[in-house]
Amino acid sequence: MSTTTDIKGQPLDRAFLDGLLRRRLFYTPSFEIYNGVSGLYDYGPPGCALQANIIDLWRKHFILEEDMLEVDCTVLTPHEVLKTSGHVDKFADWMCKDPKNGDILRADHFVEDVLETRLRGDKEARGEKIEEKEESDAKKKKKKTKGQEAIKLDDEVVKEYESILAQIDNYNGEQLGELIKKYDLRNPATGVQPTPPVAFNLMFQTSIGPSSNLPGYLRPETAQGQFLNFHKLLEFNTGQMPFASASIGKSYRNEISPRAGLLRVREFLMAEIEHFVDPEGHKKHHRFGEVEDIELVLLDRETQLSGQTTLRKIAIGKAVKDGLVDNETLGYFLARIHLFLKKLGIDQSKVRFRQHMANEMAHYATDCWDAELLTSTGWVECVGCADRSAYDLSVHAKKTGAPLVVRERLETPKVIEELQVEIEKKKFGPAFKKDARAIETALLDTTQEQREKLAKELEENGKVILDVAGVADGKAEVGKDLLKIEFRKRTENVREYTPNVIEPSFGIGRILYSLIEHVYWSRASDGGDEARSVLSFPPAVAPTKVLVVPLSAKEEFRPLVRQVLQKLRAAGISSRVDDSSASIGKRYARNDELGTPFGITVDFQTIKDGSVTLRDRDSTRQVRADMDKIVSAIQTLVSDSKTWQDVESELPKFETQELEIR
Ligand SMILES: Nc1ncnc2c1ncn2[C@@H]1O[C@H](COP(=O)(O)OP(=O)(O)OP(=O)(O)O)[C@@H](O)[C@H]1O
Repeated sequence: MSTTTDIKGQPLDRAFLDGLLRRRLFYTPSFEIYNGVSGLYDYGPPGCALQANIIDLWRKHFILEEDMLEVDCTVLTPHEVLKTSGHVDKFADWMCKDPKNGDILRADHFVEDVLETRLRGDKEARGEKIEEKEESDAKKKKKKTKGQEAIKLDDEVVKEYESILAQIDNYNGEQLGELIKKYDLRNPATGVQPTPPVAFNLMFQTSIGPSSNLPGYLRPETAQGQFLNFHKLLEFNTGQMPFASASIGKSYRNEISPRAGLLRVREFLMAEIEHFVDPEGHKKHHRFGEVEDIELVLLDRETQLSGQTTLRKIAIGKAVKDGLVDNETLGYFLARIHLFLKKLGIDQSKVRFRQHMANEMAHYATDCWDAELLTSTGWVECVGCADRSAYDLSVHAKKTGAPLVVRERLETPKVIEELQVEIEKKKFGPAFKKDARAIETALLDTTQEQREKLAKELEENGKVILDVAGVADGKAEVGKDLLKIEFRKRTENVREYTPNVIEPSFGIGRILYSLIEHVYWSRASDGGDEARSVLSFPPAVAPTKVLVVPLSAKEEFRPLVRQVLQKLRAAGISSRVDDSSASIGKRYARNDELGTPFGITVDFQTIKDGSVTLRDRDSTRQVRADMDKIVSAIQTLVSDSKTWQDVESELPKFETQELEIR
């Protein structure tokens, strides 16, 4: 008989939850006895098991379901690769410095924090209710800006602030600097305005090998390894398109100000998919029909730019049809991400897909939607889903000459009439000597549009002048005697194209932490005892599936406990024994905190007839049956083929007088 009450819907006490997670060793700051390093965490046994189960589900949901090609590429990446991909020049956040105390601030977070503090002060001054989240944020970050507590703002200013906050990710460094000046934003710690933002590259630099002449980086994403192996993967896939590769591995980012525990760290596990698709034919997806009716909660670019955060629920089929989501493949993956998060136990009322604004998009992306999860720190991007177009494959192919393309034999050869460049080879070399190669390449690299202009120039002036990198003055003059640009016909038997890439990219640590917040609640006893925490992970995801508790420490219980454990092991179900002297209620409560969904009790009845009880974590209800029946019931619960209600209707209920909480 349960004597407990659920206390759900209470505001989450983040500090308390964080304490619990550290105490129960889900995760702990790395190098803590050396005072730790911010942004680095170690996972303990329940954290590792939870992470492994999330990854296992991810593998089944994506890699197995979609026949993806998994690769495991190196973390160490040579400079040249990341220079070509654009990361060396562009993978940066905006950073500013407090000239008084040397505080380093991430510019967008700084602007956001100060404006939010002012808005809160305004609400206080107007006597409006402060959201619990806002209040706990304020306490946590001690964000009261000097001299700005509870000051009423003009209505117009409130609107401006709200509009800035709605599109905070859209500002570049210069614009953030302007906002800091315009609104006189000051570091709450010193009351001083920070310096203008400068770009800070987030990659950890290193050198590979003893001679230090091969500079490199710890990869900031797993994607590049997948792109560089594209051609081999295409061959492995017998040339068939479309296909996807996938990779699970650590990535590293030297975050300016790591914060919020696992949500912004410097080393984290990523699971990334690169889906290679033919850009012709609107990036259709052959399984789109299976997901088109799935409704997603969307926050599109236009809404954010208008300063709003209104969400709308819309079927993905309609979102693609209306052009809100660019193409079927992108839409397909948004729906699959949604289904994955649902399976994981993410609270469906706390998920939204937010479209990136133009400035916010990574240098390689043409459209991007983030799956964001609502946590006690606000909405957090947990999965990015970007259309990277042909960017990465094109730049690597151009740099290395590797054929990162698809060649498809055409059933009917195509006759193409186009402007072709013909060079008078015999004269061209002697005329330009060492520059000949560069000038020829520049001419051959021209598009049809450029050739049209050049042909006209050649006709009118008897020569063309074109930009060529690396030659004197950066310009070359080529006369009519050396060059012809004319319409010619050619027959194409093979179509060659660079695939576009749709990339869903999952941060496993962020998902893991958000999930914990979503499944966390507490249970109070009727006697008014201290509330007990529960983590209601779905059985498939829970770190340990079963707690085995012998009711007594008597010798005769031991073989029975061993028998239960052996049966659970044989069924592939993870379990732990708690044979401590604590009351049975306490032992269950300790494991509710770890999210263990089921408990088996070996009691005096077991000695008589071999039956055991099975307890459900969330309802605390119990059934009783022989060991084999209980173990197979657990199997069906863990594989999600049955619910607790099904099990209760099939097996005899067990009413216990034992108090759950004592
Ligand atoms: N510092 C980090 N700590 C933990 N997870 C991260 C971090 N940076 C990125 N991720 C995870 O990797 C995923 C893909 O990375 P992506 O480059 O899209 O992130 P991002 O846009 O740089 O994130 P943010 O804007 O929050 O810095 C994110 O959705 C997130 O789950």
